[in-house]
Amino acid sequence: MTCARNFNIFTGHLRPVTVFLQSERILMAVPQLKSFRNIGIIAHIDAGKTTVTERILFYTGRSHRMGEVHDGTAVMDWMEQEQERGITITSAVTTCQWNRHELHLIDTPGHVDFTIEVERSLRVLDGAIAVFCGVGGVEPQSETVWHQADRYHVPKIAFVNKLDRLGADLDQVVEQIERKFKTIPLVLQLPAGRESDFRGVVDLIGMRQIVFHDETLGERYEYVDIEASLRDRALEARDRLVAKVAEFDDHLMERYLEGMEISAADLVPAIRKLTLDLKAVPVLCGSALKNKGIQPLLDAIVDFLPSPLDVPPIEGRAPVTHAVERRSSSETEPFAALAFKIQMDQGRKLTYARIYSGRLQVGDDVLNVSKGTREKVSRIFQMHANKRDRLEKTGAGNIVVLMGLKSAGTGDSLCDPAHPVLLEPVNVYEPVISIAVEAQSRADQEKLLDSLAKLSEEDPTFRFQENPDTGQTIISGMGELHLEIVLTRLDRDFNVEVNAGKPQVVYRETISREAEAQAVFDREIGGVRHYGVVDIHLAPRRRGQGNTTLVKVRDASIPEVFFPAMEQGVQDALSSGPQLGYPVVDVEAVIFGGAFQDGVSSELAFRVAASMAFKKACEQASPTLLEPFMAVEILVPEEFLGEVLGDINLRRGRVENISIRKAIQVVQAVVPLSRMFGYSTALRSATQGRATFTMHFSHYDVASQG
Ligand SMILES: Nc1nc2c(ncn2[C@@H]2O[C@H](COP(=O)(O)OP(=O)(O)OP(=O)(O)O)[C@@H](O)[C@H]2O)c(=O)[nH]1
Repeated sequence: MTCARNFNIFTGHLRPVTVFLQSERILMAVPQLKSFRNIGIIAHIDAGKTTVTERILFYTGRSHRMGEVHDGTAVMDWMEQEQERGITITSAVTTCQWNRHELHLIDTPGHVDFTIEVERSLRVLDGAIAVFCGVGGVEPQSETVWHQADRYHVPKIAFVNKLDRLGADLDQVVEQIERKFKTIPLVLQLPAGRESDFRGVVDLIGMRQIVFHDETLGERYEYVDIEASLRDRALEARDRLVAKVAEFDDHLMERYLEGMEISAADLVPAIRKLTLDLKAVPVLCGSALKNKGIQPLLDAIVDFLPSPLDVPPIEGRAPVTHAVERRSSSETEPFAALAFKIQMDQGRKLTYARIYSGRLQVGDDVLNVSKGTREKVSRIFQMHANKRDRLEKTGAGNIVVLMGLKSAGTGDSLCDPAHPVLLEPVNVYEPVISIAVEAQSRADQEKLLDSLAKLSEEDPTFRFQENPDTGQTIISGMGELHLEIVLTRLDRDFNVEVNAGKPQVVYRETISREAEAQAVFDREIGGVRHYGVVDIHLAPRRRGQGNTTLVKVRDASIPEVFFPAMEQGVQDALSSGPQLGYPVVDVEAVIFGGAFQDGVSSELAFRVAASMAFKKACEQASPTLLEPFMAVEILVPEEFLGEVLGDINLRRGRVENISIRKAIQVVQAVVPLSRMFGYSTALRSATQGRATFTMHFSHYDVASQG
């Protein structure tokens, strides 16, 4: 075997460099915490996340056959509907080894209807690979997921994929990353050749070219001298890279200015630091479909993305004292984990959990702090898409699946019962679209409700509710595709046949002016008198600002012990508005007075009085209905532009921008969701199938007429 090895500068591990053969991999090394990488793959739909992940699984030896999205064999897209539709619906978790590092990878969906999957993955991940299409560049959903990652302070590597495609342009994507994300892209590679001539990449850190052997599906690759035609460009690009990195490192800057050699050993730790500090983003490139550029991406995950030891301790609150508690990634700390995903598997509940601290063994009791329940862990699994390996024990830094936790839900904190801590839950999005469904037979009605309950347990953005007036069941979700998938699952996974109505948008309610009201609750319940009076002032807040509730009772007319009950009363009222029972948003509520009587006032009385006062004030504050608006981006050839713009107008949309990307016009518009139902069919027929569009939720605004 002709395999030379060199030293991985950052990790201190040996790594093969000349020709890499699968048989050499060390798969069974016991992982140390510093060698863990909990990484998500995020992107716009169709950028190639699943294709990248499938290559990762193949090259790391996790799967022995390369799966493809287009023929429905991708390991990570294991759901039947994912394989049929060629899209990722649910995030899949898998584990693989690279260079003695253990990678826990989550492949997330790109479609906006499944944003919750991205949100909950980012909540528990330490780093992310953002995949971009070399032609489409930074598309709207790429921006959404990038900002989601920023919100959780997740360091990122950018991978510009599809460089084999006509019109692919690395420089353009890098420029967009810099402009749209206001970050510093550190270009670590140059493409060798472009479009159909794309041959491999030039590694600017090691100043060598990487050639991938097609006959081994890219599994074998070698480092060669940079070809003559690329040498000058590579020297210039490396100089730019070194200058950028040196700006943040005085020692490097000194050496750079003195014209001294800056080696890979100098650059790698400096780039790692900038990445972990969220100051810069390493950019790599390739073509996953053509099997080029994936192994250097794996090296970059190891070199530049954080281990659990590199991220700050997780913060939570002690349940009783509310004191801030910090848990660092160590097995010697008490056990703390976050349940970030629930999956029902043949009636059994699988709880996906990120373990932040401590150890866990099969048979251990854990406290679900969010639910106040104590349950025994009956099994622990390391996941590989929908397959799993049993573990006897696990610990800090790992992402595993637990069985036996019947009460666990998405976002619940799981802890050592002796050391409870409540971690920040997962952000959940409110559904924007709903449809009425009814079981085709009476006998199936109960089964329908039972199945919907299971589906909503798995997916917190899916809700259902029985309408007592019509007897129908209303299901709500994030978009047409989301609900379409739910209907198919009802039929296939749960054997319930339903009739479904037309999609309706989910409205919100708000107020347009200030108002005050007083409510008195004075009633005898079970022989006991309950008395409370609440004065409330409501004021509208700016759109999208959310609600605030404040108790500012002057002259101590109500004792402080009743404040939480009054706040709860306002929360109750906010969940169902006075107009049509939709949630109320963007309202400031201030409880400024009321009355109390010793001996007869109770929490119940104040809770109900606050709720009644809120509703009364709301009715006097010009209540208004809000509807969801979507940000729509349409890519359309010039000759169909007029038609597309006219149609947007008819849909009461507002065109915000028109720009040119290569030969295509890019229209950005804001359109009420209610007018976007069935848009893909309409656009296809109006443009002979030559236009495409994406949309994501933008904001709620006053409902348009007509
Ligand atoms: N030409 C070319 N096509 C690619 C490349 N990578 C992926 N594709 C194709 O692009 C399509 C989308 O790829 P996926 O891997 O499913 O993309 P994704 O980002 O996972 O998509 P979702 O999971 O549905 O969001 C598939 O048809 C792939 O075969 C590439 O490097 N070059």
